[in-house]
Amino acid sequence: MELGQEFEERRLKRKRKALTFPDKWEEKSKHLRYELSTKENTVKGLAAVVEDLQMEISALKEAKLREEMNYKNERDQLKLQYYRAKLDCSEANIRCFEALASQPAPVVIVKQTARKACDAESLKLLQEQMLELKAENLALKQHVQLLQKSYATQAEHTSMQVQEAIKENAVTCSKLLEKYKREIVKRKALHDTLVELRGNIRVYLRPKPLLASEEGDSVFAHDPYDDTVIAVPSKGRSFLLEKVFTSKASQAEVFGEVSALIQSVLDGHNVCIFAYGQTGSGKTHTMEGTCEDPGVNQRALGLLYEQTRGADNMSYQMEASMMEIYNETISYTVVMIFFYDHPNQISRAARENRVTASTSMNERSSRSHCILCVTVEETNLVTGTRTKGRLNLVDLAGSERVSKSQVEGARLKEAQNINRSLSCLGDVINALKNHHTHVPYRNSKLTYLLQESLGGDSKALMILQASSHPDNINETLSTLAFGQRVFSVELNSKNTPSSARRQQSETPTGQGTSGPRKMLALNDNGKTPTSSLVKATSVPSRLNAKLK
Ligand SMILES: Nc1ncnc2c1ncn2[C@@H]1O[C@H](COP(=O)(O)OP(=O)(O)OP(=O)(O)O)[C@@H](O)[C@H]1O
Repeated sequence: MELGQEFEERRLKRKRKALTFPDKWEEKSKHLRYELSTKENTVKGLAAVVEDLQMEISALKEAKLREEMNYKNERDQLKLQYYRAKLDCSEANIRCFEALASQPAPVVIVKQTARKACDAESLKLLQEQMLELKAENLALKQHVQLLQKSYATQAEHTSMQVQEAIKENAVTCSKLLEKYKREIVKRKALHDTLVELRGNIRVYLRPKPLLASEEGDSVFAHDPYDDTVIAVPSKGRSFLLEKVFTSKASQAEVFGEVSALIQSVLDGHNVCIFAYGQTGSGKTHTMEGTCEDPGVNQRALGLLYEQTRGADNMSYQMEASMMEIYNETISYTVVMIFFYDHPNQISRAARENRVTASTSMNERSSRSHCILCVTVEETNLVTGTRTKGRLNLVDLAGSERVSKSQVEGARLKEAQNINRSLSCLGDVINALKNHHTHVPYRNSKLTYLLQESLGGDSKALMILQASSHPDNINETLSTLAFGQRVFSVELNSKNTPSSARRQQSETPTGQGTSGPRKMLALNDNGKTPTSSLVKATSVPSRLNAKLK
């Protein structure tokens, strides 16, 4: 009895500890964010000081320019005075000479004496004026020199001050930047731990770039040092996700971030990758891509193909089925059993058969949810151990605001069905998040088909697709809000259906298989045959009955 109690207490303690971890990280993360914002304010303050100093310098420069102009004016006026005085003198001389010249001849002695007296007088006057002018000139020169000197020292002093301030600023900025980077690394580590603690659901964002024909600026602001946050500055919102791609991210770059998940299918995990977003936001581009630049589907099949080909002592059976949910019915299903020849045929077949239509938002809009499901069963030929994993690649139909896309008739019905099933997906996620005892998987075909990938120990990745165009800002925000909600879901909640995917039976080779796998036969050497068999069938009746 006591032992049982002790055991129970320990279990509760462990549980409590596990529950407080995310809170702690969340708390620390919040604290770090607060610290970062304080630092950012300091940087802003310093930038304002630099701006002030720059303004002071330009004011000083202006004052200096004004003084120089004044000095020039004064000098020019002095010159003018000097030349005027000189002119006056010479005019007086001329008048003197003229007066002397007009006197009669006999009085030569008188004339000469008067002229001499006049000459001596004006010369004396001139000399005096000259001396005065020279003194004035000298004083002015000295004054100007003094002014120049003081300006130079003042300018030198100010520029030194500015340089020092700039240097100090640069040091502070680089220190802050270093600290910021360190904090980002720490925050990322905390964030990763949080993701681990939260469960196996990841949310990435891939913004669609503005096309050449689109006008305006992108609504997104990326943090160059942190690829887990995205801001929509015009709405004052920012979102924390697991990974934010830039709109320039290539198909290969996107696949690089999801390939590890796909590989875990070979370890027996159930993996579900789905593209979610407004119509025309690039879901099909990400999942299917083009023949020249394929998306996740084709690259995933290629990766599985590469990984399973020629593995020693292992045999692989792969099954792929393609399901399309159109207007709440599974309108088209291809079941393919393929081995090693043409895995790419699958995505091509899917692309060619998908229901598409033209809406005002997208010329070739996919009006159905498309699910490519690949199961991989690995048999260890030495031990006979089997592992089975399933990969669901889901290209969701695009959500749209009916009022904005202006669809009517059959297109309106399609849009309503799409929006309803996406809202059911939201309800399921909400129920999982809030640990409801009932999770409404059966409310739509989509959630019903995906229920195993949204529960238990499966790994799910949602690639949010969002337009960068200002016209779509409301849809972009609701996509991000949806993603943020998904990000906080614990997939391994006790209320989700138990997973049956990680099947590690000790059944010997060839035994214990059922259903379509019975059609598969191993070669003598234990490898699967190399021919490819692509079969289009209707929905298996058992599945159809369940779905109805
Ligand atoms: N990352 C990208 N780079 C360049 N072009 C892109 C990108 N993403 C999407 N596009 C282009 O935008 C258009 C719409 O994309 P797409 O059809 O993939 O959208 P969607 O979300 O699947 O739409 P719907 O839900 O209506 O089917 C296509 O012409 C596509 O080539």
